[in-house]
Amino acid sequence: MTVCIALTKGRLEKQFLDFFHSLSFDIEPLVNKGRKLTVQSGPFEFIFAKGVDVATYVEYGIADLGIIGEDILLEYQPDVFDLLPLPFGYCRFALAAEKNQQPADKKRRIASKYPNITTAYFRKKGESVDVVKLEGSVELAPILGLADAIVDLVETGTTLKENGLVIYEELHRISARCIANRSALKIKRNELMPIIQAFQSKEEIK
Ligand SMILES: Nc1ncnc2c1ncn2[C@@H]1O[C@H](COP(=O)(O)OP(=O)(O)OP(=O)(O)O)[C@@H](O)[C@H]1O
Ligand SMILES: O=P(O)(O)OC[C@H]1O[C@H](OP(=O)(O)OP(=O)(O)O)[C@H](O)[C@@H]1O
Repeated sequence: MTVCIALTKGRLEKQFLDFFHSLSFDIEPLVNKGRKLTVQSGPFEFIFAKGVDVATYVEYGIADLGIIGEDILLEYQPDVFDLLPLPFGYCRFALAAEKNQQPADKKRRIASKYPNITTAYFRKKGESVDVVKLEGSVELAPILGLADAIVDLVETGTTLKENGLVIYEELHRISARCIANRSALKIKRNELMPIIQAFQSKEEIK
């Protein structure tokens, strides 16, 4: 039986291929896939999608396994089995704003690609804020006066620094994760277990 693995396109794709290669799996068909969105490689079928869609393909059982950022799981809470952390895709959520921000005398407006994570974070702190959803370049929001602060992913800190923003608080540290369709874990157990065990053999979180 073929095992279908959904991969998040973009930054996680390259890191997954290096990881998969380090486990001695053949990645040649994946490296040379051109613009194809599905690739057959030995017993695997790979599909390439945006992170949130990886969760959807796994939830609906089109893909058996998915490689996805933990940010997507926290934000969208898809109905999938969260199997294990993977040793790449390391970054962290942070609350950031312009340097020397004065304490707010009115309700703050916070911009983020992750409105649910942002809302939950401020609820826990007991601060009532307005959350504005953006799709990217979130660092623009405080610079242009759309928001007082942002909740976003930070890896090297370069984007914040080059846009004059600083971290006020760190939220979660995250990594890539391997998720599975709940039924596939039972029905395709024999096919999935060796892959999961191979992934686990390299599992280490920074
Ligand atoms: N700066 C970063 N450093 C490390 N990992 C990151 C960073 N930004 C995002 N990630 C992780 O990589 C995953 C994919 O991010 P990526 O930016 O490639 O796709 P995206 O968020 O869908 O953006 P785009 O719309 O540009 O495709 C995210 O879900 C997150 O887990
Ligand atoms: O700390 P750094 O290493 O600078 O990385 C952080 C940046 O990377 C991500 O953006 P991405 O590149 O995905 O672009 P986007 O703003 O369009 O989402 C994230 O949203 C930050 O903007």
